[in-house]
Amino acid sequence: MSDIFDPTRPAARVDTGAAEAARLRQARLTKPPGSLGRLEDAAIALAGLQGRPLPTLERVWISVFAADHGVAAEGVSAFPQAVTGEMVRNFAGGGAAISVLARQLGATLDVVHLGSVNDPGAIDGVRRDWIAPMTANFCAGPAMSELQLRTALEAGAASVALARAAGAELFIGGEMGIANTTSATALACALLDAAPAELAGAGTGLDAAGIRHKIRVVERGLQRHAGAATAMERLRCLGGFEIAALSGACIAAAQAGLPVLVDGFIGTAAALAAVQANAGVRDWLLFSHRSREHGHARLLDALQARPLLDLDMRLGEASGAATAVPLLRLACALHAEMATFEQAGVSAS
Ligand SMILES: Cc1cc2ncn([C@H]3O[C@H](COP(=O)(O)O)[C@@H](O)[C@H]3O)c2cc1C
Ligand SMILES: O=C(O)c1cccnc1
Repeated sequence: MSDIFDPTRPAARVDTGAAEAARLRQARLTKPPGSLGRLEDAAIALAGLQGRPLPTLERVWISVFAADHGVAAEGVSAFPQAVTGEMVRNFAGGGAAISVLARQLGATLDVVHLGSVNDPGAIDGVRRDWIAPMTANFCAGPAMSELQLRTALEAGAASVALARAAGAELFIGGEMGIANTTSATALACALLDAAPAELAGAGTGLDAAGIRHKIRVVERGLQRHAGAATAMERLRCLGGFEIAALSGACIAAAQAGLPVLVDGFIGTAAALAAVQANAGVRDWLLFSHRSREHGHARLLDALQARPLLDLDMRLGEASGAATAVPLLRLACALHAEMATFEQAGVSAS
């Protein structure tokens, strides 16, 4: 594999032979065929992605990318921008939701700080991959320069390289960045050719007037960048460093043949940008949950994705994806450990 990250390089091929072997095994296990529903589908999908009939999920890697957004100056979040940098410290200190979930799963938590206005400086357990304190306000100009976009995409690819070196069997990407539901909404509108009123939601907790204001801000951004014609250009003009890192991670993981479990609204907007830029990436994406954020269902539809969970979560940080891991682990255990009709001496139909 080349060291230089090329987002256009095709994704790896899924091992259809391993998936077929897993499908045949499911049919022989001591249960009516199909009775474990989507747990069966999950095991079969993971077999194809991991290239072995008996997939496992012992080593799970979670990268959380943190960065601030210039569009926060428009007053589009219920929380102050300082929270982004404060949460970076909390991730490393073990007190954030994703810190708890990662510990419970025995997963690696890789915290990547790409830039924040309130800079906590060097922190143990945080990788600093500094781009700038924040993106530019997309109402005034492109959120990122070409170099910043490239650097952010590469930050995602670098996390995937670390995950692979650690022997990860599943990659999960998460994000932290005050105002990033506004950026993700703008990006999603551009990618889907949708109206902001269809996709904008409450984020951290805007009221109805706040959401109306957010819609107008997104409309201004879309007008400003109407000329952005490709997924990568839309990502550059409307996205964020952490969103681009998530897109880069999806692409790099797909190229390397590492399955990705996508999180919520922001993660799915990043994944859609990745798929529109490089169609084969879609094969490598599994979807964890349906976020409460208003526009998520529309993004999932566009990706023909049916997530495992619907728990009214709306946090981000990879929390929804982490919550789905135990289900996937159960799917793998059932698949590997259940007896076949033959082994158990149970009569088949
Ligand atoms: C304490 C705190 C922890 C968070 N962890 C994730 N988010 C989530 O909320 C933010 C997006 O919402 P909006 O666009 O409304 O600002 C992102 O940082 C996202 O990851 C958090 C938000 C807060 C306040
Ligand atoms: O679904 C998400 O990813 C989400 C929703 C609201 C706020 N932050 C993240």
